[in-house]
Amino acid sequence: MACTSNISTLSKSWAVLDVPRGVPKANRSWLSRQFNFKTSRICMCMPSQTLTQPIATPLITDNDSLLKYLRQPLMLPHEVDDSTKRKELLERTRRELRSTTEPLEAMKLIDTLQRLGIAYHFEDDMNVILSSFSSDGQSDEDLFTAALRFRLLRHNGHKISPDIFQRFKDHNGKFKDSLKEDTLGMLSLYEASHLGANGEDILLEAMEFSEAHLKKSLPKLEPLPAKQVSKALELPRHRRMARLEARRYIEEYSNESGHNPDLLELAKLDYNKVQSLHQMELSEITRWWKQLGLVDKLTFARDRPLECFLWTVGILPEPKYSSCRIELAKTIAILLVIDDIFDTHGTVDELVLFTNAIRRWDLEAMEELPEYMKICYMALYNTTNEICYKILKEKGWSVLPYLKSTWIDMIEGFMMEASWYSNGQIPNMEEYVENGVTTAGAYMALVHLFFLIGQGVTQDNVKLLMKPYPKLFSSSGRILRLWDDLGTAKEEQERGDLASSIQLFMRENNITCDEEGRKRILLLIDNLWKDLNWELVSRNELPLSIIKAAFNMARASQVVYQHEEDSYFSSVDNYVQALFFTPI
Ligand SMILES: CC(C)=CCC/C(C)=C/COP(=O)(O)OP(=O)(O)O
Ligand SMILES: [Mg+2]
Repeated sequence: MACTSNISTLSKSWAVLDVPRGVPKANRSWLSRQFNFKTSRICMCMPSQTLTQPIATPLITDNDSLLKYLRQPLMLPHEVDDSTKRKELLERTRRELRSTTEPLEAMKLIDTLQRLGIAYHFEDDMNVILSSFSSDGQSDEDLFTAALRFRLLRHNGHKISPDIFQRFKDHNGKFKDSLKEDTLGMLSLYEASHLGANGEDILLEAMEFSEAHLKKSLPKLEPLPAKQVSKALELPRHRRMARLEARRYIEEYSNESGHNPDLLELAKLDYNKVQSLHQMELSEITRWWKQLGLVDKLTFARDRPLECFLWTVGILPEPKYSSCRIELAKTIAILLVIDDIFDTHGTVDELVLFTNAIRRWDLEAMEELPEYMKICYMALYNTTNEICYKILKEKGWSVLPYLKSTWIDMIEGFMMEASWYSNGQIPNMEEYVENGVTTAGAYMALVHLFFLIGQGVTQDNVKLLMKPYPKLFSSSGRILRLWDDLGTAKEEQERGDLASSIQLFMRENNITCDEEGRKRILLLIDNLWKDLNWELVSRNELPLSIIKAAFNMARASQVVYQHEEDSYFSSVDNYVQALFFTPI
C-alpha cells in the first residue's frame, strides 16, 4: 500500500494521520501517543513526492518506521551530486564578499547571507568586514544604513552604541517626522530597535516610533514592502529561529526582483545538504532512544525524539554542532521522562526517594527506588557519564561535577513543584518562575552546551556554571518558562497541575481577564529580551558561542509554543516537515 499520508491538526492537542484504509489500529495508537502532547504537537508526514519510489507500508507509525525512512536514499533526481556546483558557488560568493568595498552593499550582502542560512560559511570574512565598520556614526548615513549597521554589528557581537540614532531626532528630541516617508528606513529602524538593551531608551523610542508608523502605513504600501512590513510586525528578525527563517526567506528571496541567482541556488543546495545532515542526526538519536528503551518500560512517559531534536536545531543551527545537537537531544529526552514522573506518575514518597538518590549520584542509591524509577535513574546516570566521557576524551576536561549539579538542581526544582502541589501551597510569581527556569531544563541545557561546544572555556568562566547561574542563562530560561506556560497552561491546569506563571501573575496583579494576563506576560517576555540584549552589550566572561545558544533557546521557545500565530508555517507539524523532511 503506497503511503500518501496527510496530517491534519484537528484541535489543540490532537492531530490525526489521514492514512489509507487498512492501516492497523496499533499504528494509530502510536500516533496518538506521539501527538497527544502535553505541551505541543509534532508529527511527521512523509510527503510521497520526496521519495523516488512508492513505499509499501505507511511510513511513520513508530520509531522503527522513522529509522527505516531515515535510512532510505532521500535524494530527488535533480539533487544528485551537488558538491561541485556548491563549492563553485561558495567560492564565487566568497569572492563577491571580499570584493564588495562599498559599505552599504557589503552590509546588505552579509544580511542576505545570514537570512538565507548560509552565513556560517563566511564567518571569518564577515567578521573582518564588520570589524572595519567603525562603531561611531557616519554623518552622511541614511536611516536604513545606520539601522542596518547597528543591527549587524550588535547581532554579531561587535560593539556599537545606539547614540548613532541621535542624528535622526529633531530639536525637540523626537524622531524626525520626515523619516516617515522612508518605509525601508523605518523597517530597518524597527528591526534594529529589537536589539536594544535595558537603559537604551533611544531604542525603545525608536521601536514605538517605527512600529506605530509601520502599522499605519501598511494599508497604503505596495504588495512587496507590505509583505515585508507585516512579517516584521508579526515577529522581528531578531526573534526568529535561524533554520526556519532560512526556509521561509529562500522562497521570499526568489520572488525579489533584484535577487542574486547564485546566492539563491547556493542557499537551496545548502539547505538540502544541511537537511540531510539533520536526518542523519535524527536517525542516530532515534536509534539511541529505541535502544535505551526507557518508554517501553515507562509507558506513561513522552516518547518524542523528534520534539527534542527540534529544540536542538533551534538552539544550535550551525552544521558544525552536529554532535552537540545529538548529545543535547538525549538530555532533553530524559528530562521529559523525569518531568512526566514528577508531574503525572510518581507518588510524593517515591519522588522524595528519587530526589535523594539523585543527590547521592551513585548506582547503589538506585537500589532504594521502585522498579520503574530504577531504569530512569540509570538512563540518566549512564547518559550523563557518557557525555562526560566524551568531553574528557575530546577536550581533557572532567566535567561531571557541573553536569551532575545541574541535574540535581533540576530534580530539586521538580520536587519543589511537587511539594507546592501536594501541600496546596501557592508560590509567588518570582519564586515560581525562578524555579521554573530550572525545571524547564534551561540551566541543564546551557551548562551541557557550554562544555559540549567547548569554545572559550577558561578557569574563570567555568566557575560561573554552578548556582547562582549567569544572568544570561536565567533571562533566556525565563523566556522559555513563560512561553512554556503560555503554550501549555490550559492543558496543565485541566490536568490539575500547579498554577502557572500566568495565573500567578494575574493573581498578584488583580487581573481577571485571561487575555489581559497573557498580554502582560508577553510584555514581560519583551523586557526579558532587553535583559538578554544587554549580554551582547556587556559581553561578560562568557563566550559568544554560548551567548548565541542562549539567544537561540529563547527563539526556539517561541517557535515550539506559539506556532498557531505563525502565518507562514502555522503549526509545529509544518515546522518539522519543512526542517527535516521536505527538501527545497
Ligand atoms: C531546551 C530545553 C531544555 C527544552 C525542554 C522543554 C521543556 C520545558 C519541556 C517540558 O515541558 P512541559 O511543559 O511538560 O514542562 P513543565 O511541566 O515543566 O511545564
Ligand atoms: Mg508546561
